[in-house]
Amino acid sequence: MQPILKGTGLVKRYGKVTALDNCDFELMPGEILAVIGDNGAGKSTLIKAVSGAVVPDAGTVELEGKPVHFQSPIDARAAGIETVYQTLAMSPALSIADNMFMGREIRQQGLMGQLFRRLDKAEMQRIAREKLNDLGLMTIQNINQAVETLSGGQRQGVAVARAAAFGSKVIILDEPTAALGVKESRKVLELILDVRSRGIPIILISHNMPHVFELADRIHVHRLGKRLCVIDPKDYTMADAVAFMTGAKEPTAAEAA
Ligand SMILES: Nc1ncnc2c1ncn2[C@@H]1O[C@H](COP(=O)(O)OP(=O)(O)OP(=O)(O)O)[C@@H](O)[C@H]1O
Repeated sequence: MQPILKGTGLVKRYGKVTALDNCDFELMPGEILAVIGDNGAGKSTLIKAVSGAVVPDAGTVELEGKPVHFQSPIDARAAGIETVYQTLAMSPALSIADNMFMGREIRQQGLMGQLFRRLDKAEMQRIAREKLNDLGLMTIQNINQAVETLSGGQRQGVAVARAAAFGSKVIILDEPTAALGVKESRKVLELILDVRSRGIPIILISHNMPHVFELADRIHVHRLGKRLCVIDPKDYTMADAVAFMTGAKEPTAAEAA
């Protein structure tokens, strides 16, 4: 099977720091791939390199087997890759619907839209309601409600729903449950599984081992700027994963990436 998203020999340096050191990466169709690693291992830099937020100094990125050269996250979004960052890029004072369509507003048909750039609010609200409904997020009663009135979990839900609504090929989630309580985390985890059941592959960066082991089909272990190994959570314990991450344990030749 061909990876949907693939990075080969990725390098990214920040001055003297090598954040990505000849790193390989593969996301397979339909899977949840967790990316784990110690602080500063280069996980964020890796996902930024495959989603246009940083341009690698060397290496190649392929989407569905074709080379891509994203110069910005906008390029990656246009290609169907959506990223939800730890710091949610949302405007608290705007409504759920407005936030979902931020940067890709729908204009009215005809002259009003083309000439006066008038927004088609009704259509955006309809689609927002439909998307949230699809993902079982209709506990959010009023899509015209300002995002600042939502709980942390609901906000994260809207961010994931937005990614799922527009990320036709790949969704990247950076620590989606980091700031959430137990109940809210649970909802977001269910939402992630729901997105996968729609066939959209997900890259999940997380420090939360129970969440990683619950959700991931495969785990990419990142250490010192590169992929150390990829493990199947069914064959390893959380302690094994942490040992790989921290360097307490080295992969065998068969396990190594
Ligand atoms: N914009 C930047 N400028 C300078 N150095 C950077 C920049 N971004 C990342 N780095 C450095 O690159 C290395 C990898 O950072 P990165 O954020 O990718 O790690 P991470 O694995 O995501 O860490 P964490 O789990 O703490 O978020 C670190 O040493 C970091 O200080």
